[in-house]
Order: sequence, then C-alpha cells, then structure tokens
Amino acid sequence: MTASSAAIRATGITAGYGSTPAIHGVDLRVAPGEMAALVGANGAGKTTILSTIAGELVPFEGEIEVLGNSKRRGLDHRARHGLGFLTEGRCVFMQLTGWENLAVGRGPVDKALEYFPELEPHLRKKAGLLSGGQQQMLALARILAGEPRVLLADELSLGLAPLVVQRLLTTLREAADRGVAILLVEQHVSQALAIADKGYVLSRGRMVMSGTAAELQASADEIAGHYLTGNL
Ligand SMILES: Nc1ncnc2c1ncn2[C@@H]1O[C@H](COP(=O)(O)OP(=O)(O)OP(=O)(O)O)[C@@H](O)[C@H]1O
Repeated sequence: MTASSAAIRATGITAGYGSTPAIHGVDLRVAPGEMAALVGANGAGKTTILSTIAGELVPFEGEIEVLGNSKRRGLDHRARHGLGFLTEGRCVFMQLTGWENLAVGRGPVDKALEYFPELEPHLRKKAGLLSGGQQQMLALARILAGEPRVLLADELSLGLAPLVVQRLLTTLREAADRGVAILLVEQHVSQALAIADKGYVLSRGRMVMSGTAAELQASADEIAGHYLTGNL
C-alpha cells in the first residue's frame, strides 16, 4: 500500500495523558474499503489510539494522516471531513426519542433507517427506554447516514447479545465493502478477526503483533499470551 492510498495512516505515534504516554511508537494503516481490528487487554491503549486518530488527543510524537490530511486537526474538523467515531459506551441522547437521535446526525433519518429498519417501530420512544442493542444500532445508523469515509468504532459490542453483535459487525463489514475504512476496537478477538481484513494486537501501549486476519487467527495462542501478560 502506498502512503497516499491509506485512509488512516499513523506513524510512530506516542500519546497519552498529561505527560504520561499510554501508547508508544504505534504504526497503523487502514486503506479505503479495509476493516482492521485492534485488540488487546484492558488498559492496553486501544481507546488512546482511536482518540489520537480522531483528533481528541494530540500525540506527543509521530504523525497522523486521515484521508490525506496530516495537519493536526481536532475531532470537530475531522468529523466534518469524513470521519465517524463511535465512542465507547452508548453514543445516544437518552432523553431524546429514537427519531430525534437520528435527526441530529449528519445524514437524513430515512438513510439511517436503511441500515437498521428494525428500529422503525421504536422511533417514538426515548432512547433511554430502548435496549442496549437498539441504542447501539441507533448510534451506528446515525453515523453511517452521514456517509463517513473513515469509521472508528470502540467496543461497540460491550454488554450486547451475540446475535446483536453479529448484526452490528455485519453492518460494519458492509460499510467497508462499500469503501469505508474501518478501525474496530473489539474484545471479542475471534469474532473481530472473522470479519476483519487484518488486525493489530496491542499490549501495554505497544503494537506487538499485526497481520492479515487469517495470520492472526492462526496465532490465537500467541494473542492470548499477550492478553495475559498485558493484564499483569
Ligand atoms: N483520561 C485519562 N487520564 C489518564 N490516564 C488515562 C486516561 N484514559 C486512559 N488512561 C490510561 O491510559 C492507558 C490506556 O488506556 P486505554 O483506555 O487507551 O486502554 P484500552 O485498551 O482502551 O482499555 P479498555 O479496554 O479498558 O477500554 C491506561 O493505563 C489508562 O489507565
């Protein structure tokens, strides 16, 4: 892949909080139409990587290029120029109805419903009354309706039933197949690698493995080892 063909290009990124780095010298590339899974133990630094790519955190060192733009830009700027960010937790306004949640997005409500038509009967309810899976579909539908070209998704499966997780991941895969570059942080390693094109394994802030999804699937024991040592 040439540098310019990457939708996300992170090179030598060191970033963290205050003066303390949480990630060290991280390199990562995601091309248009590619889905990359980022996995690792709790506290490994996965969210820190997404926040840095999104422009929420300014790296101490290294370069981030998103859709060809390597200037340091904040999340609001990147979001206006093709970046969608599904952050950890439920990205919905609990006091607004389902419909209102979709209406505040960058794209039309009708378009959002094309991704998750099963939401339609629930749109008059407040989002806080919907199930966790419906809330996550609402959040993803709102982001996809804005037609992002890069999508960062942080643990979208947290606390959800396997069938719902599969539904959400399949929708992400379809978005990648339409050309969106997707970086997915996921605790369910095997499920993520089953649907992704490639993967990165992070341990204690450092990238310790990377490869195609098939290569990493064949190295499940090694990945598990990084989870165990990463948790010590
Ligand atoms: N706002 C913050 N202020 C200070 N330290 C933080 C902050 N957020 C995260 N950290 C620290 O940075 C390190 C990496 O955290 P991060 O949330 O990126 O990991 P993660 O891999 O996403 O973990 P999890 O799976 O638990 O969400 C951890 O040591 C964490 O305690």
